[in-house]
Amino acid sequence: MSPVTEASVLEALRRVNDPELHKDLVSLGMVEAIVVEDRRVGLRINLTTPACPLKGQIEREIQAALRAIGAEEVEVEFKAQVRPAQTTAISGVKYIVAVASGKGGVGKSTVSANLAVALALEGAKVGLLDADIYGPSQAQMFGVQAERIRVNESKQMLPLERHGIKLLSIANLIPPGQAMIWRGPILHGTIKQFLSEVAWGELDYLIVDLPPGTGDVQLSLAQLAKLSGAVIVTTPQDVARIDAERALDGFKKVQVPILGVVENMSWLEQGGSRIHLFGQGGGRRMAEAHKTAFLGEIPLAVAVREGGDAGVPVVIGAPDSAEAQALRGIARNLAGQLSVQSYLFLPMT
Ligand SMILES: Nc1ncnc2c1ncn2[C@@H]1O[C@H](COP(=O)(O)OP(=O)(O)OP(=O)(O)O)[C@@H](O)[C@H]1O
Repeated sequence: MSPVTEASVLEALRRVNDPELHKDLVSLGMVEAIVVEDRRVGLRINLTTPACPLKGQIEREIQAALRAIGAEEVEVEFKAQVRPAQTTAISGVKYIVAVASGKGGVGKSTVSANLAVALALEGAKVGLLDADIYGPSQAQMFGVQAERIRVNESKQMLPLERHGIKLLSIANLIPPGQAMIWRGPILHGTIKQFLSEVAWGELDYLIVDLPPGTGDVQLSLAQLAKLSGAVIVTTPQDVARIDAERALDGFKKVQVPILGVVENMSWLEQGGSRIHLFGQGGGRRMAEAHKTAFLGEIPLAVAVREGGDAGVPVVIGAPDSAEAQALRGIARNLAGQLSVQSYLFLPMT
C-alpha cells in the first residue's frame, strides 16, 4: 500500500461530507491541521458549532476514509468556531434566536432556559434575554429573583451570570411584585434598550424568550434585532398547534427565518409506557407542513417543572434524565440549523 502523506489525507478528506452542509470538509475550510507519522494520522477539525449534532458521524466517516488510504491509527480533535450568517443588531453577538409560541403555558420559557444552558454546556458563549415582559419567568427559573441589574461606567446594564450563561430579565429591573403597563412606544424603547444598552460582550448565541402570541414585542424585536431566526414551541394539542402556526406565519411575514419546531409535553412515561396526554405528532406535522426542521420532542416530566421552580434547569439538575437528553439534542439540532444557515451565505466553491 502506498505511504500515507499529508496530501493523500487531504485528498481523502475531500470525500468526507458534512452531513448537514452537504459539502466536503476541505471545501468548507474545516481542516485546520494534519500531522502524519508513518501510518498514524492526527487531525484537527474546526466545526461551525461546539454543539454539532453530527460530530460522531463525521468522526466515523473520517476514520473510514483514512483507513481506506492505509492509515492505521487516526486521532481526531474537534474544535469549534461559531461563524455568523449575517450581522445581528448587537455587535459581538453572532446569532440572536427568538423562542416563541402561539399559546401561553406550553413551556416556551422552560425550553428557552434549557436551550441556553444546553448550548453553554456544549462550550458556546450564551446569553438569555427574558423579553416576556408580561410574565417574565427566567429570574425564577435561574433562582435570581432577588438580584437587581447594575450598570457599568458606560451606563450599560450588566447581565447576571448563572449556570454558565448571561441573563437579563425584566423581573430584575422592576421592583418585585410590581405590574408594568406597557404601551407601544415604551415597549419599543425598552426592547431597543435590551439590545443596545446591555453589556452582553462576545456571545455565540443570544436566546430571546418572547411573550406568547404575535404582538408588539415580536414585531419590535424582529425590526430592531435583525433576528437570526425563530424557534416555535408547541404542544401536540390542536389548539396549541393552531396558535403556534399563527406565530410561525407572523415571523415569516416579517422575514424572520423559522429555524424549527419544538414539541413540548409530548408524552408522560408511566410504568414503562408512554401516555400521549395531549395527542401525538402535532409538532412534527406542523414542521413538515411549513417545510421547517422538527428540532425534537420533550416528555412531560416532574424533573422539568421542579428544575424550573428550583432555579436549576433540568439539563443541569438531572442531566441523565430522558428529558434533559431530549433538550440537549434539541440544542444541538438548533445549532446545526444555524450552521446550515451560515453556509447558505457563503460563495460556492
Ligand atoms: N416538559 C415539561 N414537563 C413538566 N412540566 C413542564 C414541562 N414544560 C413546562 N413545564 C411547566 O409548565 C409550566 C409552564 O411552563 P413555562 O412557564 O415554560 O411556559 P410558557 O409557555 O413560557 O408560559 P407563559 O406563556 O406563561 O410565558 C411551568 O410550571 C413549567 O415548569
